[in-house]
Amino acid sequence: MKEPLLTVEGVHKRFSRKPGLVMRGIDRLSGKSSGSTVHALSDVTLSVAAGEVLGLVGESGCGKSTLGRIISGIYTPSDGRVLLDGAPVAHARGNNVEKLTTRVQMIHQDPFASLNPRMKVGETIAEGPRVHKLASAGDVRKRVRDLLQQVGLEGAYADRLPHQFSGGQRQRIAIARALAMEPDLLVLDEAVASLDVSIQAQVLNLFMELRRKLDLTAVFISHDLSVVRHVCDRVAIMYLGRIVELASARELYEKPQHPYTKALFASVPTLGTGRAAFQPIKGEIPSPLDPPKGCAFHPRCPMAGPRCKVELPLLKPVTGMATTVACHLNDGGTGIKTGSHAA
Ligand SMILES: Nc1ncnc2c1ncn2[C@@H]1O[C@H](COP(=O)(O)OP(=O)(O)OP(=O)(O)O)[C@@H](O)[C@H]1O
Repeated sequence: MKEPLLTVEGVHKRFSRKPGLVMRGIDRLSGKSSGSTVHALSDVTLSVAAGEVLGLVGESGCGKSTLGRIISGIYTPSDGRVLLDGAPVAHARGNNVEKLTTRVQMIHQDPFASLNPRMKVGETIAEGPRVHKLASAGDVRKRVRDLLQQVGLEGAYADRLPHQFSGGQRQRIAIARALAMEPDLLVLDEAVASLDVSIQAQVLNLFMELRRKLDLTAVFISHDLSVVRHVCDRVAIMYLGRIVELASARELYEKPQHPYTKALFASVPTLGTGRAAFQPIKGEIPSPLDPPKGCAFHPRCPMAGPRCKVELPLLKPVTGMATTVACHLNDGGTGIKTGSHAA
């Protein structure tokens, strides 16, 4: 395996909850006792090799976007570190984003919100290289036209405003803007989630084509396992701020290991495939203000045993596979054994 381009080591992210909503540990909304710290990410470790696309998948609120923003330098981790080619990524401090890394570019879900409505798309694409002095004015103009063509749009569209484009075209413009910075790493955060299914397929095909041509490295965030399948080499499944399974796309889709991953697959509608009917995952995602002890998935897990309630499972390799999984079923069973260090 190639040297990692991106290394995320033991990253935690905690947010303080707005004081008005919590009073002496009592949640005013639910009336339940809770902490005032949101544990958005806990001990996340992963790496991405140059030329690889890693998927981050999980239900809403599991920490995907927070991790994407930490990798992009937008958020600072509470603990742990993020390295690009072995060097720490510069993180924004307060409003000072000038030092923000340009080596990582993020593409967001809503291209309309992320494009300045009053700026011609050519200027939008040119802005980054101009501000960061990556090219001369003449070179930038030519590059804008080349980039528009690379994402399947006419060079002449550079003089149009964002509202003159469809959702899919706007996402192509967002991709061109990110590529204009010649980034080492792209972070795509639900980049096709707001598009119609047929347009999603076109944008995904474009991404695959650009990936091949430009040898792109990317972190691809999605809640949708069917989208990730065709795009990613490896996939990290996240639950309540932790990675619970990390596998090659092939192993994950052929032999998912974690009960949560299996539940995610079962919750995907499978029209016409002959697979069992779709079953939504039972129960609510627990609050990140007060995560359950032991395995955070145990309150919803059909396989949970006493050990799962008290002992946090760590990511460990599955025998005979490249997959790692954080589940006691992979590591001696879910019952508490005499001599176990669980307490
Ligand atoms: N700035 C913030 N302040 C406080 N809490 C936050 C902040 N950003 C995220 N969170 C919380 O951190 C947790 C993880 O959020 P995040 O947006 O990373 O999840 P996600 O998996 O990307 O979800 P979604 O798919 O809905 O965007 C959530 O409980 C969220 O409410």
